[in-house]
Amino acid sequence: MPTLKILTESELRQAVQLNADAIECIESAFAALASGEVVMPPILSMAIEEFNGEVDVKTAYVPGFESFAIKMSPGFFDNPKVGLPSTSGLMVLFAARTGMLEAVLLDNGYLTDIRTAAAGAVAARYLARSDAERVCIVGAGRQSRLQLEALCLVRPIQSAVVWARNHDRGKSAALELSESLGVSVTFGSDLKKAVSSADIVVTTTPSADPLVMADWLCAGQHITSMGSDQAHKNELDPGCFAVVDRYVPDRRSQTEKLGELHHALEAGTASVGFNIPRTRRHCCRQSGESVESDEEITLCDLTGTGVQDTAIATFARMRAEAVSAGIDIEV
Ligand SMILES: NC(=O)C1=CN([C@@H]2O[C@H](COP(=O)(O)OP(=O)(O)OC[C@H]3O[C@@H](n4cnc5c(N)ncnc54)[C@H](O)[C@@H]3O)[C@@H](O)[C@H]2O)C=CC1
Ligand SMILES: O=C([O-])C1=[NH+]CCC1
Repeated sequence: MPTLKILTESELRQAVQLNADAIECIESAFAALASGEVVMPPILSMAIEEFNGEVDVKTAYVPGFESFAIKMSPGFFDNPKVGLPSTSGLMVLFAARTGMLEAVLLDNGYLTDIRTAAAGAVAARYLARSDAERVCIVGAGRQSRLQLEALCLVRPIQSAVVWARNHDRGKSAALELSESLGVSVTFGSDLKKAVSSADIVVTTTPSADPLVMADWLCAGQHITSMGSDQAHKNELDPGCFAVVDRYVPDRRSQTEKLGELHHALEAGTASVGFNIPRTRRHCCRQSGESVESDEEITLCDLTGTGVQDTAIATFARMRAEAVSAGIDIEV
C-alpha cells in the first residue's frame, strides 16, 4: 500500500525559513522556468467576489524533480477584519514518475508566504542597485513584513517606510519590523514622499486602484509589484510602464492577464509583443538579467508561479524528512 507523508504547519515552519536557502530554492525555480523546460499550466482561479475572496490552484512539473506540487491557495482579503489571515491553503506532492500521491503539506499558506517573499529577494538581487538601502513598502499585511525581511537578506537595507491605508496597522507593522529587523522602519502617511525617496519600492496590496504614480518614480529605483495577481488588482499607475527602463515578469503569459502589465496593455502604455517606449535595453526575460546602469528604473511584476510552489514544496518535504518530521500513513 502507498505511504502518504503528512506535514503540519509547525513542522513546515521548522523545516523552512525565509533565508538564503529559501531564496536559492526560488532563484533556481525561476532559472528552470527560464530554460523553457518547465511544464506550467495557467492558474486555475475562482473568484468569490461576495466575500472579497479568491482561490488559486497552481502547479508545475520541473524536469529532474522527482515530485510535483499542486497547491490550493485561498486569499480572502476581508479575513483580517475577523482576526483571520487573508491567505491559507495547502500543497500536495505527487510522484512525477507515476502520479502517485506522496505528501500533504498542511502549511496554511506558510510556504506560499515564504516563496513569494523569496521571489521579491531574487528580483532585488538582480534588479536593484547593489547599494540600495532605503525601502518603501506599500501595504501593512503579511507580505509587507516578509518582503522587507527578504530585502534585508540581499541588499544593505538601512531604513524603510511602510505606507498603509489604515494608519494604525501601518504604525504597528513599522514598529514590529524595526524591532525584528534592527533597521529603522517608520510609518509614512505621504505615499508620494515615501516612494520618491526610496531605492526599492515593493507593493503588497490587493488594491484595485493604482496607488503608485508614474511621476513619483526616480532614476535608479527598483519596483517589485507583487500584490496584483488577479485581473482586477492594480497597484501601479499604468503610466509607470512608460518610464521604467527594464521590465521583468515572473511569467509573461500571467502578467499580461493578471499582473501590472495587464493594465498597461489596456491603457496602451505597453503594447502586445512589447517593448516599453523609451527603452534602452528592455527585457522580458524570466530571470538572470541584472541591472546594467545605476540610473535604470526596473520593475518586476510578480503574479506567483506554480514552479515556485513545486520548488518550495519539494524543498520543504526534503528538509522535513531529514529530521524525520511528520507522520506516515498507509492509504
Ligand atoms: N505574487 C504572488 O506570488 C502573491 C501575491 N499575493 C498577493 O499579495 C497581496 C497581499 O497579500 P497578503 O500580504 O497575504 O495580504 P494581507 O491581507 O495580509 O495584506 C494586504 C494589505 O493590503 C492592504 N489593503 C487591502 N486593500 C487595499 C487597498 N484597496 N488599498 C490599499 N491597501 C489595501 C491591507 O489593509 C493590508 O495591509 C494580495 O493581493 C495577494 O493576493 C499573495 C501571495 C503571493
Ligand atoms: O497562490 C497565490 O499566489 C495566492 N493565493 C491567494 C493569494 C495569492
